[in-house]
Amino acid sequence: MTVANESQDTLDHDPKLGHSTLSLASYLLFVRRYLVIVNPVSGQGKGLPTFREKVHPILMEAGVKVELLVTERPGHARSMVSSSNLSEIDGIITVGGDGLLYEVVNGLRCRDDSDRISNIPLGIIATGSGNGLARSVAEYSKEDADYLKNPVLSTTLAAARGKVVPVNLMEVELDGRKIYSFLSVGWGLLADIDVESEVLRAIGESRFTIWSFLRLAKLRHYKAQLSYIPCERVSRDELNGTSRTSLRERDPVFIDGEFISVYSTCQSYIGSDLIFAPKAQPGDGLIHLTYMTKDAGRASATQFLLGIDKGAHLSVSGVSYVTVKEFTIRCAGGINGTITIDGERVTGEEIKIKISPRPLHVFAL
Ligand SMILES: Nc1ncnc2c1ncn2[C@@H]1O[C@H](COP(=O)(O)OP(=O)(O)OP(=O)(O)O)[C@@H](O)[C@H]1O
Repeated sequence: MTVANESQDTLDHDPKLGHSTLSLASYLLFVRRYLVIVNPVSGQGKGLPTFREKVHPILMEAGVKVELLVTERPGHARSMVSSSNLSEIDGIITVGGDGLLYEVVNGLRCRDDSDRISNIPLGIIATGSGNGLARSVAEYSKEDADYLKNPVLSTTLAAARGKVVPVNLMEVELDGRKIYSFLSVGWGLLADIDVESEVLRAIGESRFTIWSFLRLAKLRHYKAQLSYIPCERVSRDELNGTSRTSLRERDPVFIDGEFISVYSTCQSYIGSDLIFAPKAQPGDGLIHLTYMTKDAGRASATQFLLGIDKGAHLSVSGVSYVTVKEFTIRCAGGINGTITIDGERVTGEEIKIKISPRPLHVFAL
């Protein structure tokens, strides 16, 4: 692996050991090694200085040895993670946004030894423009307020501390290909806006607002079959004072129709400020699916878009919201309109999404 070794002797500073009198042998037993992958162009392009000035000093204090990879191009992180020897690595930290983590997750899951290696703890130092998973994880661990004050510090402390939570992951089958998604799978209105507004990237976040108005003015409908298996978490009994829950499936639903939007997530936040599924819980095994058919009309589509930043979109009339175990979108000859998986554009005739039986393990405070 062509990574720079940023390790440093931290014996005198290791808070886990508390003092510097332990033998080197016992110190080595405790030391953790993290592969840190920095996307230097994420967000405002400050990933590398942020890592060096704010992240690395805290990791060193915590006794973490760092192997550093600074990406040089799209796909670099994925190819390194899918082919490198990770047997000495105790965690992988991304310094960037959801796009960088998407590469790492898919790189890990396509390895021959993925059964063993994909349990490796993942950390996200939020320096991207899209940080949906970092924000969701902060919310799951009730660290929202600290995260909002200082996302880099909050996510770095989580990685340094080393405690992990299981986090939902979706397995997507797209015309026989397998892709992993930890955030969202969308088709139609929202996905169109996300991808098409790229041409206005230079103007920042307001590109979404401008493109939303354009798309609402010329509302499109796309034909397809949507099928899903509704599923909900129900409480079972009280055992030893611990309340237990289990998943209850219902009969499958099939809709052959024209859709304005189908959008799903398995986290609470799909972007730094976009709360799409307020009830999502870490590792709850549920996909939060929304859809609007043609009958919903422009007024509902507008309310839907306006409501997302407050989580009010789910109760808009004409918007169907259901928690599911899996769902499929199918259209012979190819699904029209944009499909996105964690913001990445894909095309195909059939896309099937289900919760992976193997969740991610993400550092959380
Ligand atoms: N060195 C690089 N140069 C150009 N692109 C890169 C580089 N490293 C990674 N990428 C790509 O940059 C994309 C965005 O990365 P990331 O999610 O870290 O940042 P972001 O600012 O949140 O992203 P976005 O531009 O999607 O808002 C990813 O798809 C990744 O493949």
